[in-house]
Amino acid sequence: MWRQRLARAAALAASTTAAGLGIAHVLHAVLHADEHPSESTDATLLSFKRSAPQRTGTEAHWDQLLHDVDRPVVVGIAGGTGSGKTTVACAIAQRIGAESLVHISHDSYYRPLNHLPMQVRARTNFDHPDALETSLLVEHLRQLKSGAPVSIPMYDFATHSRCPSTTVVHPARIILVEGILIYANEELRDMLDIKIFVDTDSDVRFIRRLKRDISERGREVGAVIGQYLDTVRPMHNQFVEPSKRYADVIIPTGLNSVALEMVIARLQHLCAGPAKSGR
Ligand SMILES: Nc1ncnc2c1ncn2[C@@H]1O[C@H](COP(=O)(O)OP(=O)(O)O)[C@@H](O)[C@H]1O
Ligand SMILES: O=c1ccn([C@@H]2O[C@H](COP(=O)(O)O)[C@@H](O)[C@H]2O)c(=O)[nH]1
Repeated sequence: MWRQRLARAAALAASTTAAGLGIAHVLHAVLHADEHPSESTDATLLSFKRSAPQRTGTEAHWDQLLHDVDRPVVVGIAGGTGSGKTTVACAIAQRIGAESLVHISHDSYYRPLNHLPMQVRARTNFDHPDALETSLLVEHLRQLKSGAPVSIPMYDFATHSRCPSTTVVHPARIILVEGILIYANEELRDMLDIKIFVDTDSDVRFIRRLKRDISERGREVGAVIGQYLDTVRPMHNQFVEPSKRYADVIIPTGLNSVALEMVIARLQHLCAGPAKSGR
C-alpha cells in the first residue's frame, strides 16, 4: 500500500515540477492526492494548477503573462534605501513609454503622523513594515488589475504626513511598484508577477541617502546619521536583506547593467504582445 502511495506521489511530484511549480506546490499536490485517492493523477494536478498561483520567474509563468494580453503585469522593484530603485524604475518607464506603464511607490502609503508632535514623528521607525499602510496598496493593485483607476495618497517626507490631494492612476499593461519592504509582506509579494531587487553596497547606499535627505527631504547631517544607525540599518538587516531571496532578478549595479537591459527587453516583448508563432 505504502509503495503504491509513494509511486503516485513521485509521479505527481515529477508532473508538478515539469509544470514549472516550486517545491511547496509539489508537496501540496502530493498531500492533495493523498487526501483524494479516488482522483486520477492528471485530475489532481489539473485541479491543483487551477487553484495554485504559478511560481514567478519561470518560462511557463512568462508565457502566461504574454498571452494574458488584457491583464496588467505587476513588476516589483525592491532594494535598500538609496540602492537606486527610483532610478531603475524611471529608466524602465522611459524605455517602455508612458502609455504602457504606471509607476507606484510604496513610500506613498506611509501612515500619516499628523496626530503626533513633530519631535515624536521624526523619531518614528519608518523602516519597519508597520509604518506603511500596505493593505491599501494591495487594495489599489487589485483595483488596477481589475481595470479600475485608483487615487494614490501623496506623502510629505518633511512633515511625515499625507498631503490633502491624491494622484489618480489609471491601469496600464505594466504596473511598476517600488519600495524597500515590498517583498516583506506576503500578500503584496503574491500580487507581483516579476520581482526585481536592486543590490547596492551599504556604504554607497548610505552616502547617497545622506546627500538626498539633506537636499530633498530637509534633513540635517546628524539626524540622517542617527536615523540610519538607530532604525534604517537594523531594519534593513531584519526585513529588506532577507527578502532578497524572493527576487526573480537581482540588478547588481543599477543602471547600465546587463540585468537591467534584459528586464527592459522582456517588458518590451510583453507590451508588444504574443509572438506570431503562438508562443
Ligand atoms: N547606478 C547609479 N549610479 C550613480 N548614482 C545613482 C545610481 N542609481 C541611483 N543613483 C543616485 O543615488 C541616489 C538615490 O537613488 P534612488 O534611485 O532615489 O534610490 P532609492 O529609490 O533606492 O532610494 C539618487 O541621487 C540617484 O541619482
Ligand atoms: O517620513 C518618513 C518616511 C520614510 N522615511 C525613510 O524613507 C526610506 C524609504 O525611501 P527610499 O526612497 O527607499 O530611500 C526609509 O528608509 C525611511 O527611513 C523617512 O525618513 N521619513
